Amino acid sequence: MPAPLNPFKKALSEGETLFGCWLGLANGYTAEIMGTAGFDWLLIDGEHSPNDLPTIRDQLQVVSASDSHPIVRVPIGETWIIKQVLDAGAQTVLVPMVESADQARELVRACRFPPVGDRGVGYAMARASNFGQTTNYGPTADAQICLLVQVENRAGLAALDEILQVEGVDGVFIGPADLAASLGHLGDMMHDTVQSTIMDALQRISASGKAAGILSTDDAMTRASLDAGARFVAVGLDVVMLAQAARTTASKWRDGLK
Ligand SMILES: O=C(O)C(=O)C[C@H](O)[C@@H](O)CO
Repeated sequence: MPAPLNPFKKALSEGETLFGCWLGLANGYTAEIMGTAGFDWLLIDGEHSPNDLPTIRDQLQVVSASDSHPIVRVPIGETWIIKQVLDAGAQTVLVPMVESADQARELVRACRFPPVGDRGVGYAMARASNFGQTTNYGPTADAQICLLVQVENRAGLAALDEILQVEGVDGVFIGPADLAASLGHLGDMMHDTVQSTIMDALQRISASGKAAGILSTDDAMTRASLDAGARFVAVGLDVVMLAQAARTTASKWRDGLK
């Protein structure tokens, strides 16, 4: 029995555009609710949300049971954490702050078993192999791993062309908030300079044949990103959705009675 097909990786390779949502509430219960929404993918955020490996595992379990594909963003691009989330069953990994082709090549190796990579072999007792039931997991796993790297600062932009040449990187995600900060526009990702830089980067990624990704909650920016070639696009964040809905409802009645 081979490693399970990665439908997200397959869809990207077939040129589909996939819409997703960020999960920052860091628990399985709300992740299960988000799994009913109908997004193509859900991003379990290990970088800017209070997640640890057990909460990431819980969310992988419930999202995997939904029609949405789970993507795990690791807090940093290091072998030890990539190994752990892959063993926990993640097949698509997003790595922040990638700044060079050498770093990208190290990340590819971290996602692959020897001899081509250096991912540790412990899947016999891991969720990734369905606890050993996927008898041929080892030799078939690499092909189903989707590695997405984030370019989100000046250094990454300067190395983008070289990063795009790294075999094993399936997609490049532009982090708009960090990129804005790196360009000197902290908190203002809608600044003209930031927007033009984002769209140029998305076009370059798309032209390379790799999948381009972005996060945007601004409709005009989302449409511009799609026009620039973005094909995995996060269009919402669970934390923001909850906070905005709660504040709106409270204000509607509290302020409405004044
Ligand atoms: O730089 C960015 O923007 C991202 O990488 C996405 C953010 O980290 C996400 O937490 C939304 O703010």
